[in-house]
Amino acid sequence: MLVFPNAKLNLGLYVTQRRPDGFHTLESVFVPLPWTDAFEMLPAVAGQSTSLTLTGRPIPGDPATNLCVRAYELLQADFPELPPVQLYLHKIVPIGAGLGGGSADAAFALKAANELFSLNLSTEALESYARQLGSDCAFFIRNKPVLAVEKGDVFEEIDLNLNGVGCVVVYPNLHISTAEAYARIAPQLPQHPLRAALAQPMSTWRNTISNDFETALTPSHPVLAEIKQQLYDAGATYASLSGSGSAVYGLWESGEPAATTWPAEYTVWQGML
Ligand SMILES: C[C@@](CO)(OP(=O)(O)O)[C@H](O)COP(=O)(O)OP(=O)(O)OC[C@H]1O[C@@H](n2ccc(N)nc2=O)[C@H](O)[C@@H]1O
Ligand SMILES: Nc1ncnc2c1ncn2[C@@H]1O[C@H](COP(=O)(O)OP(=O)(O)O)[C@@H](O)[C@H]1O
Repeated sequence: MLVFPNAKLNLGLYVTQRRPDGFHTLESVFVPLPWTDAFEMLPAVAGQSTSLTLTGRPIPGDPATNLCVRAYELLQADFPELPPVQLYLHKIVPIGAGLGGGSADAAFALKAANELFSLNLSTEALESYARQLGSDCAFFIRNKPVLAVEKGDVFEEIDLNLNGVGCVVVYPNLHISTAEAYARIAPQLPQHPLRAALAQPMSTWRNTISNDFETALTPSHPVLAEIKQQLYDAGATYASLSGSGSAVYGLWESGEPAATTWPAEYTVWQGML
């Protein structure tokens, strides 16, 4: 089974409290971004154990702990009849970018195993497995725009139509660790609650919707502010850091981005949401 795990964007991100377990509560709208990896799951040849073949962008860390392997092993713990599998991951989405690429691979591995081996797991059951793999991971099970609360793993419906919105995502080849980014934040409640701010025209978002990580990370990484300014100079209606960075995106409610030259070491994605 071949699937295409997509990235996500955070539209607004407020870190509201530090929890006793060291994690944080947040308020953010998660939106699917059609920038994808390619992931394949096949039953292994008889006598072979589970394997992962990686191509594309190098992924730091031991392949045995790759999130798509961990996702399959999590299911195997509850369904011992699941056979060894051959996994192939062609990595395209930048890593440590605030785009949730690893979480997407894990969630799509859960969904692929559910279909390939007819486990008949409900959406809720898949979300529950996903939560054990990462705070962002459960979002990719339903994979539609939601208001995320708690650890970013509990979702409320939101009426948000981004059809026809143009998007440019710029990754400045800078890996930011999510844990380190959280450590720089002083949690507080947002000035403008996100649901109400998003209900206003996109042209107002620049003044009402922000990302706490952007405020916390920009002093040590001024390149984030430079990219954001370039996106506004190219006519973006709204621009922001995604998640804990380092990818910065611009949205165009109508019209096209003005031609912009980015440094050769950057990775840039452009398309419609
Ligand atoms: C910041 C966000 C916003 O969408 O996205 P990314 O920038 O990673 O894409 C997420 O909260 C990232 O979720 P995810 O990347 O799944 O994080 P996890 O693997 O669960 O946790 C990594 C580390 O981040 C911190 N963490 C994560 C989530 C959370 N609600 N509070 C935290 O404090 C913890 O230090 C944890 O050890
Ligand atoms: N399939 C995977 N794709 C990307 N990263 C992975 C994967 N499996 C494990 N990881 C680990 O997860 C970390 C963060 O991954 P990622 O989801 O891309 O971060 P972010 O959400 O901040 O963009 C990386 O440092 C990497 O070592």
